[in-house]
Amino acid sequence: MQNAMTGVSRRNQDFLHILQSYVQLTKPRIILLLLITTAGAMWIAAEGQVDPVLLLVTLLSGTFASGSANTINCLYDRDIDDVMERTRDRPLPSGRVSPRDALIFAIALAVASFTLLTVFANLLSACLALSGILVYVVVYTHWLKRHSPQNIVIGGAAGAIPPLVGWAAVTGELSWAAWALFAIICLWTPPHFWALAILIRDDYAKVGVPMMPVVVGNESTSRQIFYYTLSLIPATLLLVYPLHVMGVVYAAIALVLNGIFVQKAWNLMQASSDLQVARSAFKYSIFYMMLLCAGMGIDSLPVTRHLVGAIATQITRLW
Ligand code: HEM
Ligand SMILES: CC(C)=CCC/C(C)=C/CC/C(C)=C/COP(=O)(O)OP(=O)(O)O
Repeated sequence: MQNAMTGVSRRNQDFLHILQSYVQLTKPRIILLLLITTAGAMWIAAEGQVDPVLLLVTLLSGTFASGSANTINCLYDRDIDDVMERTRDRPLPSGRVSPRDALIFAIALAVASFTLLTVFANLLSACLALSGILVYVVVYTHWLKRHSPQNIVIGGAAGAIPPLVGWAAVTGELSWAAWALFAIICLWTPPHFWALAILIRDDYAKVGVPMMPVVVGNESTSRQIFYYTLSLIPATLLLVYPLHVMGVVYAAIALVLNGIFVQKAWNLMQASSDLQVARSAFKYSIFYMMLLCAGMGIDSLPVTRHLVGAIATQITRLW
């Protein structure tokens, strides 16, 4: 009896460990922020009134598509992941999942994502999610990552596709506002990633991956980070003017977030080899994107629009 129970609980534990390894392959924490950008786009596209079922299905499909892309990236990069300190414990280099099983898992996730979006949203959103997987795997991981210091500038476009998926799922098309969101994430990616790349430069150098700080050094990288961060100010405000899809609440949130980001990038430019400063800029980049998307959601809520309208009317009367 005792043995039988121990056997069952050991089998449960083994199952949980296997499950954990598959979840780890998908890089879940990164997926969370990708989903936040998708939800932000859906909120704007639906003017604050998203169909909850569509939201749920799109986020689930986005999880599957990003999980598939990340799993293929882990599969492709398992040789260098085995050498780098940060990635050595991933399921493939550590042998907890076989390459064959990882490939089957990635294909299953891609098929599930494409099917769900086609059935519950539309073909455009399904094709966009599929193109996200392809751009990340083919353009970033295969063509650019090991060959060009501009790898994340061009390949980073993959990470900017999730808001396009969200927008297309709601409206069935892509408007200028959707492309503005795409541009914001493309411009955000270099400060996000290069701040981290300064921190883990030696790891990338060890495996010959030409990330910007490895090729041109910390000083030049931090200067580029600063310019990309500055460019986020006009890019984020495009949604307010001339696109008129966001209002004053978002504008205020965006201005504050951009101000802090520029300050962090400036600090890094003044002390480009200070790892504490680089870590702070990297962590803030994540916080920045989360709050910017939250700002989009809050601004597009009908109650916010109503309140802002009422306050504007009062101010006009007082004048
Ligand atoms: C080509 C573009 C990008 C590159 C090369 C990149 C690279 C990285 C790397 C190497 C890490 C550390 C991961 C780890 O330690 O395992 C990271 C962390 C992170 N990235 Fe990116 N990233 C990119 C784009 C994005 C995008 C578009 C998002 C979401 C909108 C994102 C969200 C995150 C988040 C949330 C983390 C922190 C994960 C954690 O807490 O461990 N990244 N990124
Ligand atoms: C719509 C859709 C499915 C889009 C795909 C978006 C996607 C999965 C973006 C991921 C970006 C990312 C984490 C890059 C890091 O790769 P890396 O190889 O440089 O990181 P590593 O060194 O940690 O492996």
